[in-house]
Amino acid sequence: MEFAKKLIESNPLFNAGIGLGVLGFGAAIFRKGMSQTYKILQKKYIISMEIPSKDPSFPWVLDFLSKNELKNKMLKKNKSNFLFKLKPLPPNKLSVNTDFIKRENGSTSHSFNLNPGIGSYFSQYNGKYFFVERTREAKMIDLKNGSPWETLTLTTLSMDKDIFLNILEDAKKEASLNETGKLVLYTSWGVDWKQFGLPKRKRNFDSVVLDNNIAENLLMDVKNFLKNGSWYFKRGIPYRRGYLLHGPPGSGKTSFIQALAGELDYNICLLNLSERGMTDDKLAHLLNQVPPRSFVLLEDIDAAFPARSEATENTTPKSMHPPLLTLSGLLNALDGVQSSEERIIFMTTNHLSKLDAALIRPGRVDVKQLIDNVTDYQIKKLFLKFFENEEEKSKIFLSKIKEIMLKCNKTLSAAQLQGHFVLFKDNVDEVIENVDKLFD
Ligand SMILES: Nc1ncnc2c1ncn2[C@@H]1O[C@H](COP(=O)(O)OP(=O)(O)OP(=O)(O)O)[C@@H](O)[C@H]1O
Repeated sequence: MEFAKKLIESNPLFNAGIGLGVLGFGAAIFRKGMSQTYKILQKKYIISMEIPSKDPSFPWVLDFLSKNELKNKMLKKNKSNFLFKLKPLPPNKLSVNTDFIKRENGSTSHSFNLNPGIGSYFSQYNGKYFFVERTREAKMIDLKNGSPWETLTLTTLSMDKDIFLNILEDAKKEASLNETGKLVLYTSWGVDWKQFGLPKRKRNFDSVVLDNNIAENLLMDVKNFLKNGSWYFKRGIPYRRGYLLHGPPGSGKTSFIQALAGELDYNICLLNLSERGMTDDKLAHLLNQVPPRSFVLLEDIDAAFPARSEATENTTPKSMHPPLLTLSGLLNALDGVQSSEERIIFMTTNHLSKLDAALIRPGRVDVKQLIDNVTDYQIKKLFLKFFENEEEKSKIFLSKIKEIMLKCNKTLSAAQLQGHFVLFKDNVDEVIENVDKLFD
């Protein structure tokens, strides 16, 4: 024993080996300790939130991350508390999102918004540090909108998941600010709704001139419907209302629906029933998924069922045709919505008589309103919208138009009038002198 001890002490190689062994052992223990600590921390104190790209909050949070970097810089200058600070590591991975902004004069300008690209970043929100990771699946695309499948993961040291809810709320608030005063149009994309272009400036409700009180009555009807949710629920009546605006082309049906949506702070889901690939199932799905505060607009409803009769529909074996939208499918979709949210559907047509009686029966269409060619009232009002304070000239214009209309037994659409006013917008006298051109 004594001999072995002496041998070890006198042999430097042995000594170094033992030293290294102890060090290695220590390192292994340390590593294990660290990984255990990390596991405990992860289990107890690290929380993360995944936001898949198909979730509506994905673009909001992404935008919030980039926009608040700027806001932070400004706030920091004022020595205030910062909200969200983005420190990209490395700062060379960005993605672009281009916005087009319509100016007052009608021209369009663009702005490039730089978002955090694929990669990892550190961020701060209300003084808390976050690890942000944006990843993209190389081989997967979202079939609904054709974009690559992505995930945004936010990780932080905390036991309070409310912090994520706060971020989501703030991001949504910021996104809503961008939409304030604007109308969002959605179109169908597969079985989902997708925003169509950027939010548009709302059309002023008064800019669409309908005959006496039609616009006001329709507005009141929708407001009344929206106020009476509990009345419908108490009586077990489906909380929905259908409107059919019918009349000649260019009388303002679509413009009015857009102005009405703007007035009520609603958006519009535009559905083209004649679209290729529209089937009964797809339509039913879409009508069950309407984004909140949105009107559904079915334009030119008569065109969706050209020469398609119930007879052929029911006798043709299904296997011989690709699945299509059928009239009974449309009726079922209109009836079958089980939703606690209100649902407002607008339909438009130039040919009321072509519509199937079942489609426009009460419950499916509750209000039918003719939007016709212009009356005297509209002619005068539209004239004064284009040429303010020209009361006298509006009377002359009206009497001239009426004379020609009587002589040739014709009527005019508001769109025709608008075209005439735009053509001679710089000279009100030319508008009157050239009135007969309106009927060419
Ligand atoms: N009553 C109106 N008041 C103001 N502008 C109108 C009116 N009617 C039509 N217009 C103008 O005419 C154009 C076409 O109108 P709109 O598309 O709303 O007509 P529509 O009745 O929906 O036509 P269609 O039946 O062909 O779809 C728009 O630019 C709109 O500004």
